[in-house]
Amino acid sequence: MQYLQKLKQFANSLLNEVSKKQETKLSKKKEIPSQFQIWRFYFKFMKIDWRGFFIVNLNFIICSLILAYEPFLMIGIKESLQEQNYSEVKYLLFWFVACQIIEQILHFQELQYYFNTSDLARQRIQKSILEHLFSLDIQFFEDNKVTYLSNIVQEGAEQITSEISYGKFTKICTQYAEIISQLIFIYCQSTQIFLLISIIAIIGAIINLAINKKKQDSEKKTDFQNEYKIFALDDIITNIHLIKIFKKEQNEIENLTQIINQNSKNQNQIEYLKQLKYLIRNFCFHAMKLGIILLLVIQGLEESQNKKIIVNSLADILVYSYSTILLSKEVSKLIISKPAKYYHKKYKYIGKVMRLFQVQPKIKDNQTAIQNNQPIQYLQGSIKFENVNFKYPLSTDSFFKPKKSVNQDSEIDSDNSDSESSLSECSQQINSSNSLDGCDAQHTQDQDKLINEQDQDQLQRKYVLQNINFEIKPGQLVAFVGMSGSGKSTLVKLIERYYDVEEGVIMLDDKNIKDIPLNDLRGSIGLVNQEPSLFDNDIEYNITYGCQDGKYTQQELRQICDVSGVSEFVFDEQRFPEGLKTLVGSKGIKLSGGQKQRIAIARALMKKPSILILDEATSSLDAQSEHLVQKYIDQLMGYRGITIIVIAHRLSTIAKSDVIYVMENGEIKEHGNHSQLISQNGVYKRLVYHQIQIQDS
Ligand SMILES: Nc1ncnc2c1ncn2[C@@H]1O[C@H](COP(=O)(O)OP(=O)(O)OP(=O)(O)O)[C@@H](O)[C@H]1O
Repeated sequence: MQYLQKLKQFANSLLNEVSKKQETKLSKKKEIPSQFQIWRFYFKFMKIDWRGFFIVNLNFIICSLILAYEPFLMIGIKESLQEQNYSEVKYLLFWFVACQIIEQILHFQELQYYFNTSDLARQRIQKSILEHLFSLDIQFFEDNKVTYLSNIVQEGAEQITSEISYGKFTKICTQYAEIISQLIFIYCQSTQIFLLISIIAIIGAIINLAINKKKQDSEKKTDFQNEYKIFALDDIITNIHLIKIFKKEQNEIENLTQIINQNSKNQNQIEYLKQLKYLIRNFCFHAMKLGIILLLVIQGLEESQNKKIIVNSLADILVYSYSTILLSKEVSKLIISKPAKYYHKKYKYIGKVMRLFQVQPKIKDNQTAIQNNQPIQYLQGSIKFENVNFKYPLSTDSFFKPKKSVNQDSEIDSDNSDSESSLSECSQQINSSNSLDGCDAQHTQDQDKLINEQDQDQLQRKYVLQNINFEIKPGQLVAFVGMSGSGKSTLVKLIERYYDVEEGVIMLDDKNIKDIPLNDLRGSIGLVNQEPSLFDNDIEYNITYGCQDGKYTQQELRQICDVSGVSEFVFDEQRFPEGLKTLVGSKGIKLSGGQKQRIAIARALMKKPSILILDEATSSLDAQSEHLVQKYIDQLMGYRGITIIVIAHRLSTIAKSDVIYVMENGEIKEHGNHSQLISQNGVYKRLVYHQIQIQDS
């Protein structure tokens, strides 16, 4: 019996293993879409310009018919000349000129359409990608690098546009038609020359195919390395202050140089293969030329009556044989471009765009919320947590995250996946002797192991919040305090629905937050966090960004600047001569931490929220400014009944709160007002005692 059970377990684990491996293989394939998949994707998500599509393709067909007909017109002219039939010559010449004119007009029209439609298509694709990207959850942006995503938007749109050129398919058909018509023409002249050209073209195409395969492998490696390069550069430039303060410039330059050098080895190989292809093409051409001349001489000697025709056609044959060789390149390209073999650079981003569209937001309006969706209605501001337990979900939609090494024994923690460690792992892999062959092969093995690991990880993950129960009434000032990492900011993220709880319920105005339209929910909450982010624009833009409808009066703006402490520095003509129009620089680099926080507070107030969350928002303010903000908060509470949640380490900030919740290891340990908590002689009192001790010392 036991033996049978063991056997069943073993069979199950084997089945799991196989299905997971299949999933991995499928997901790898998904990155390299076929032409058919690209078109299907385009039909599904983008709008096709049927008029442009029809005109471009019709032009191609007419042009290819003209091209196929031209050699026969030329033969006709030549024969009529020989027969001295001048009226026929005139007639044929008229058609020849007409063909040339029609061809030029159609080409011109096609070019015009190409520019207009490709530009429009690019804009449309970019807009669709952005719309989809903005609909995704915050977790997706926490798991993926900004540089990488902006690359997908830009490069993806560009590459899809070039791949979905309306005349692409007809163009390929035209090329085939050209090759076939030329071969027919040559065949009509001489079967032997036709055979010679065909054999050399086929051999050339096969060699070309082999070289292209090798070239694509190198390009694949280069793509892989380029991604590391983007990450490395991104990480280094973002942390430039850190690098300078630790005097690591030289180390970083060396690291980067190593990555770039590795890349140049592959680039050289690609260049070498390109040259080789060119050499082979040239060799084939010369071999054909030589072969044709030899055949002509031999045939000329053997068949004197055919000699004239063949010799007269020599120039045509040479011209067409050359273009046939050039076109054989296109044929080989087409053979190589089988869907499964696509991994050319231009397909890389298309695959990523398609994968991006497969990622769907998990946090969205449910059916009840959709029915409730009316123009934004502000909430009253009561908040209730009932038996909430929460752990962060594992990321599954990471696009290019250099994975955690499977050999690493360290405990699985979200902090481990940070960019610095990942980057160093990658550069270590790149620098290792196996280089990217090893990196690539290991990537596949790692993926299999990672799928198993991720399942385990999610089960083993610790709860960040446990058994959270509390109720905040509208207009209350409530504070959350506790040691670093106790889960205070996580709690705020849950109120904003950046993450959804799976155990327990969060109620706002007695409604489950999952039933409130996201627009209403987020539109009613003002958030100021520890690291305020500002747009690279002027101060006024940054403050009024919070304005829901974009409408505000200068008086209103001035009032908010006064109460948030912005007026204190922004209207100082010596330091800020341009006042509210002062540019703040990238991420507000031209402002002090305190100034940035005051702007962020003003921005949140401009939103006229029902719930204001200050997550360490006043940590960079001096005591006087903090007092000023506090005064405004008191005013605001009385005036609009706004609910305020404050998270602060500096306990003096929260002493006046109606209720203080004390958190430890993801649990609420105590609650009450300041004096109640002091009398409890528990965690809060210890925290206050520690702070007083630190201040005294
Ligand atoms: N996006 C995330 N993914 C996974 N884990 C996270 C994420 N954000 C935070 N954590 C983890 O959740 C725990 C609680 O973090 P949180 O930021 O809520 O603490 P906190 O009490 O606000 O700390 P602090 O006072 O230092 O800001 C920490 O262990 C942290 O590592």
